[in-house]
Amino acid sequence: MLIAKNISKTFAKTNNAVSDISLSMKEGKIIGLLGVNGAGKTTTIKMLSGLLNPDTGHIFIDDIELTSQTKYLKNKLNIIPGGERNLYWRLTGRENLEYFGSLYGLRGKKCDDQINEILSTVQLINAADILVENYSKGMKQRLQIARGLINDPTYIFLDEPTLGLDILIAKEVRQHLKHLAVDKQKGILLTSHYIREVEELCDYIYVLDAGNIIFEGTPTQLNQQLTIDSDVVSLTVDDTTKIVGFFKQYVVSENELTISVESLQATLAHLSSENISVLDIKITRHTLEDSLVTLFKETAK
Ligand SMILES: Nc1ncnc2c1ncn2[C@@H]1O[C@H](COP(=O)(O)OP(=O)(O)OP(=O)(O)O)[C@@H](O)[C@H]1O
Repeated sequence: MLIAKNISKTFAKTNNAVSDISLSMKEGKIIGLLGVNGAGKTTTIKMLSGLLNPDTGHIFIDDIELTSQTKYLKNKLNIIPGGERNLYWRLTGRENLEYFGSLYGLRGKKCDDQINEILSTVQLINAADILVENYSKGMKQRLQIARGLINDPTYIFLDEPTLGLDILIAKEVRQHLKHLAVDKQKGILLTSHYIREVEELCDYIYVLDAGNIIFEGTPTQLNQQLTIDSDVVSLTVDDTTKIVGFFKQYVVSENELTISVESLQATLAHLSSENISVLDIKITRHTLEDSLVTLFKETAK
């Protein structure tokens, strides 16, 4: 388990980029770190992955303090940047991994075996000996993931893993991340501005605002905690004239009746008793995005 306790970071000329936050990561789970631009997500990732020392607070991995920077800890962590940065385009995928492996002291047969296994995990084994400049965007992002796996880390940090990728490639990358958590038991922390991605992948989320955690919990808990309207049902009926008066509290327009989902059963019973036919039913569910917007608005008050 990775545990950060009361960590803070202040840069010269900025207020606290990260202010006394605590969070944890578990093997096999995907954690989402959300927040608007400048909320402190990247700074947090850099501290958790050992790239930046916190000004205050402590980070422990299996009860060992991260600042001790032992080889054991170095091999427990890796960070995967989004986009195409830090790959060598004039080398093949395999040569890239050999280079990054050498930075962790990997060489010889052990290195070859590890690289073959990782290339199979990210489904690049058949493209291993092609120059990276000839890779598609999705292949480059999968090579980034492979690079992040080279030291067989237990905890992986991803900053915007699907930024700029088309929907098919983004889906492919998400499937790889899920596979790494579920099948390979990696602990993953990702930042993303794509709320649907967070909803699909994350077991638990932390929401940052101006360096503070303003919410932590599951995506479902975020939806439940906020006092936003419940899901909404729109009923298309054959005759609204008979129902005006009965449903003052609901919105009626044209032949459409909009009600909250809790009142669906009572409403259908009433419509049936009035011999009003329901022609169509549409349910609009509140999304995590709605909840986050509400959360940011409430915090700004
Ligand atoms: N190296 C630095 N020097 C000075 N200020 C910095 C540095 N890195 C980050 N900051 C500041 O710290 C705050 C948090 O930045 P950070 O990059 O962590 O936010 P973020 O949530 O990742 O934002 P984004 O979504 O835009 O990437 C911002 O005010 C930023 O300007």
